[in-house]
Amino acid sequence: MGENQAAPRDPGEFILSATFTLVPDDGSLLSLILTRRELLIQNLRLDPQTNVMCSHLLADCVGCHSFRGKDSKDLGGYFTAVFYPLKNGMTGRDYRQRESWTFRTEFSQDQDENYNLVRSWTEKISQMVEDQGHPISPPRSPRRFLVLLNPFAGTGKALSQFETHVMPMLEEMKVRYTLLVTERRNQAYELVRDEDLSGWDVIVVMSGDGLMYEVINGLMERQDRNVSIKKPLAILPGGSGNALAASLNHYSGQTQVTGTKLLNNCTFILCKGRPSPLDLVSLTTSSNRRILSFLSFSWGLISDVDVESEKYRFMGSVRFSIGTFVRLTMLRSYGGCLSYLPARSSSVQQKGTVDAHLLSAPHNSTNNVQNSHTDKGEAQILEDSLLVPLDQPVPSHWTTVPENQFILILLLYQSHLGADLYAAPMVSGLGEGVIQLFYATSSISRKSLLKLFLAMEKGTHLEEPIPHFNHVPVTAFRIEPLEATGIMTVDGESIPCCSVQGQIHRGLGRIINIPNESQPSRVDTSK
Ligand SMILES: Nc1ncnc2c1ncn2[C@@H]1O[C@H](COP(=O)(O)OP(=O)(O)OP(=O)(O)O)[C@@H](O)[C@H]1O
Repeated sequence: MGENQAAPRDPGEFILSATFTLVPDDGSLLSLILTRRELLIQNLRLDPQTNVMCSHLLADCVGCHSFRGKDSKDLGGYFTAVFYPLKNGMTGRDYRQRESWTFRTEFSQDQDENYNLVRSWTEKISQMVEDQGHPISPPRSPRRFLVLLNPFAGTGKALSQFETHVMPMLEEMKVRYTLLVTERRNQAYELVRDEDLSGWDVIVVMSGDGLMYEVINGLMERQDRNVSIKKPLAILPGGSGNALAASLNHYSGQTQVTGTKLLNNCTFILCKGRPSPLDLVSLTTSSNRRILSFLSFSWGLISDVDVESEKYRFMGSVRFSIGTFVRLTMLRSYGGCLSYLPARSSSVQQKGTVDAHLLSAPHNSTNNVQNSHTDKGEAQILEDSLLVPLDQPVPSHWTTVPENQFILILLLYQSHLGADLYAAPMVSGLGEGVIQLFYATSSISRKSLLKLFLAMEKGTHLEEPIPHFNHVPVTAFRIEPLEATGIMTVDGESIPCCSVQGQIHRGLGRIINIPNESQPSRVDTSK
């Protein structure tokens, strides 16, 4: 019981106190004290000198319930409380681990009295837990999740991990959910585009970043896109990259972890978090496609690695390291023109909380691109106020990079590019309204690139300048390849190489998040 020792409390803080035994019975007699913030447990049978009081934070509690003994001769009243506190793993990194406590009382010879006592405990604990958390919907109203799961994502274990790691927490939280296991590419895209989503409070994606890309772009294809794009989303890592999941884990103040540890942390965020503004980048291509992106756009080395390492998918996130080493031995450079709007220049436009983006059609600005070629005409359009059409030169206050041979161009709007790729340490939370542009020109050496990728795991790659590697915060960009060579990726999904431009839309979407209390929080003012 021993690691989270509590300092003595003022009895004035006590809401409930009573003695219980532990289930299964190990001979201990426990004093339980409930305060507004914690459940305190002390074993009264141990030496009071060495016998410390343990604190269990109610913010870490995902559920509790009371029950009677299985057999009618058992007069005891029972209750179970489940916590997911942060604990130190073998690697020295903290992650959330399940702790379930069951207590029994038989203070009376009347079974009902014993049961009523434990019921009053679970009711009070539940109330205090609600006060600690960030409920998605009004307190105590049932939450309904639609879970979209790609069984082939990553190493192919998403479904079994959902059953072992996610389902127990959802059930403890009494969340109602429907699990839809995708059978093919684009199924999730079509579902969110076409179906009535009003029965769901949150759309949960358990996969890599590719399935979230489908969901966001499906929402943007709907007639009611101005409402549907605000549908709260959530991510559970089931893929090999899991960049969005790793970023949210980071924003909530947790240490960088991968695999099922990251899954536990993200399930906790799903259960206890609240909808927060998610920046989306609207991309327009010369082939007249309009795409919404929540994570990254890339051309050159990083997208080559992403796509070429698909064949090592069974290895999980190691595939990116292997792919990087392979590509470093056969470096390619790509010719093109890179222009951008530095973040400073558009800070006036970016001030405030959440930008208004969706205007009612018709609107006569040349920068308004109809959301898609399948658009039914009367719905809303997403205005890209920072962009001019791709067939016109970029505005004169933009910057154009003098070099035109690149090894990599990366635009990233979250902190992580993969579960162990902390590529943008300057991003500390959601909704900052900035795109982080990184580019390496063809003069960069292999040694510098290797150093760059090795340092990226810890996010230390920007601590010292790397020749020919640049970082600029921007709000809009344009890439015009000299020839259509190489792979371009949006959120890790490949698109044909062509001219592309994009701009950030601050807080256009929403995602479930637990803001790090040490960071200034951004209030989601949108409905
Ligand atoms: N049942 C399915 N069968 C085949 N492809 C699917 C299925 N469900 C989804 N997809 C597609 O598979 C692609 C890869 O999915 P996703 O990116 O989520 O996983 P991943 O590639 O393993 O993860 P990561 O992007 O983190 O590396 C996506 O384009 C998605 O649309």
